[in-house]
Amino acid sequence: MDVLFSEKKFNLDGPGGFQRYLDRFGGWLRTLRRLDGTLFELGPRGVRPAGAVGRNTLNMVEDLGLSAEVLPVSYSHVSSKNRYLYVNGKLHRMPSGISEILRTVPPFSRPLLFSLASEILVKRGKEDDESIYSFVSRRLGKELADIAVDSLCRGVFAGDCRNLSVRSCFPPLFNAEQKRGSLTLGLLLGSAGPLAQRSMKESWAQWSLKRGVEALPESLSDYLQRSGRAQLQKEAAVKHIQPSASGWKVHLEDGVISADHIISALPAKALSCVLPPTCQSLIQQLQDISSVTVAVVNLEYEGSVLPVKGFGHLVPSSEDKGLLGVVYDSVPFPEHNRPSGQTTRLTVMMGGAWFQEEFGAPETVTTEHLLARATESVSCHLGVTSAPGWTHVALHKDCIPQYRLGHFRTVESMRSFIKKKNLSLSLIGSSFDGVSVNDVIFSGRTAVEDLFGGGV
Ligand SMILES: Cc1cc2nc3c(=O)[nH]c(=O)nc-3n(C[C@H](O)[C@H](O)[C@H](O)COP(=O)(O)OP(=O)(O)OC[C@H]3O[C@@H](n4cnc5c(N)ncnc54)[C@H](O)[C@@H]3O)c2cc1C
Ligand SMILES: C=Cc1c2[nH]c(c1C)Cc1[nH]c(c(CCC(=O)O)c1C)Cc1[nH]c(c(C)c1CCC(=O)O)Cc1[nH]c(c(C)c1C=C)C2
Repeated sequence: MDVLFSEKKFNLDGPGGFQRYLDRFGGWLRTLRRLDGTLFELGPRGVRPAGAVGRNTLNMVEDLGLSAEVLPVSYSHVSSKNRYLYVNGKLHRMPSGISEILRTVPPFSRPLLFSLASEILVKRGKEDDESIYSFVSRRLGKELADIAVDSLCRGVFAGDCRNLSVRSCFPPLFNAEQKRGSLTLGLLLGSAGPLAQRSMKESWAQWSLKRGVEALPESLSDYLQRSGRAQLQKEAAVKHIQPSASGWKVHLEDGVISADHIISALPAKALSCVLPPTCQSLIQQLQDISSVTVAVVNLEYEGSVLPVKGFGHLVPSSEDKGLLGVVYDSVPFPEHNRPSGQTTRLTVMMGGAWFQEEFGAPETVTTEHLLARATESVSCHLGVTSAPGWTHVALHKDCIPQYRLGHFRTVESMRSFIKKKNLSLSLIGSSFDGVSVNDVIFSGRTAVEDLFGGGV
């Protein structure tokens, strides 16, 4: 067994577990590269090319000279067509396509078309925000909310749809109801460079890179270093920041940096710990943005062990609270498999909003326990009887922020505090305007454009 940390119990330090990873750039984008050429993703494993935010990332990939490194997965690929739900002890393919929404497809008790047709008659909600669960059960029925939407929120936010905000987690859904189908401006904007155009022409559903997703922050930092226009500091935890006549003094463990403006990509809690006491109301609001912990277990099996082909399967909380889902990594990205011989790579994700309830405090959970739970689930859900030949267990403390009801108001209020107090501070990163890789890259670009104007 290969474990990320040598201790049996995880020893987590600091918000976001950041101290452990300060020797590298990339945050949760982390690829484990084994000497024999096999790759395992510990964080995101695929990026979506769609929309303005997706095109923006592809433009950056192209600017970094990574176009030839891209591993695209098209919509016609089996991993895009097949996603599964594990319900009542069985795998069910999620319905897609016209014929499947016309029929009753288990685990659902009536054709999805019924839900979609009756949705048209549902009146617009009156609240300025609503939980995802309430929104979907009101418009599409309780069954869809309990099974499909519960699972979807676990597979994106590792969160509970009963507590997550529809307005902040799925803005297009909320806006569609408010504006009767009008597309948000952001989805229409965003120019497409040659790589983004290729992604549209070839109908990519997601992409990765030959050297894994972490090749993106690696190339970005190499590019910035080579350009000579940026100074990058690794192993330099920000301890606190203080307003100064010209902007800020940023205090590190072993030095101080002067800054006229700070674009902070720190997780909300980490930022709240370094702000000066004069920002008390901002500190309080940052602390209100909670995050969940996810255990990520990578498994490698000899041979082709999967009974089905697809992206993976999700497990609704009614089936198993602690087990969020299993990604069948070998299917979308066989290029990352061991070059010699047939193997199957899987990733089991556990915990999220249910971590404490199911596993106890992250500090006390053992790698053995997480590994046993993951391998038992693979054997029970997928009928894999052999033991994995290689395993890796990682505990990502506070890795996915939870946009709870009213999140939009908190973010608005933080930005208006910053404006009112004339603070030269921009808030970017996953705590505020979207958790996907595309969202956080786009939020950085938007902040820079706000400072220097468009065309950056
Ligand atoms: C298991 C998992 C799977 C995911 N899968 C996908 C996916 O398939 N597709 C997708 O689009 N997204 C996915 N995501 C989401 C996405 O990866 C993250 O939301 C995104 O990477 C967050 O980026 P960030 O830069 O905002 O934050 P982070 O990655 O958290 O980066 C914050 C950085 O700040 C540093 N830091 C913290 N405090 C300090 C301090 N005081 N001083 C200096 N540095 C500090 C940290 O060390 C870290 O490097 C996944 C996330 C996880 C955890
Ligand atoms: C089981 C847990 C998780 C899996 N992935 C994530 C978690 C918490 C994290 C994650 N997955 C996606 C995103 C980005 C969303 C975006 O806007 O691009 C994040 C933060 C992508 C994603 N994964 C699934 C869906 C439906 C999406 C949304 C975008 C898309 O349609 O591609 C489903 C899914 N995730 C996991 C599994 C096992 C699974 C389904 C079979 C793992």
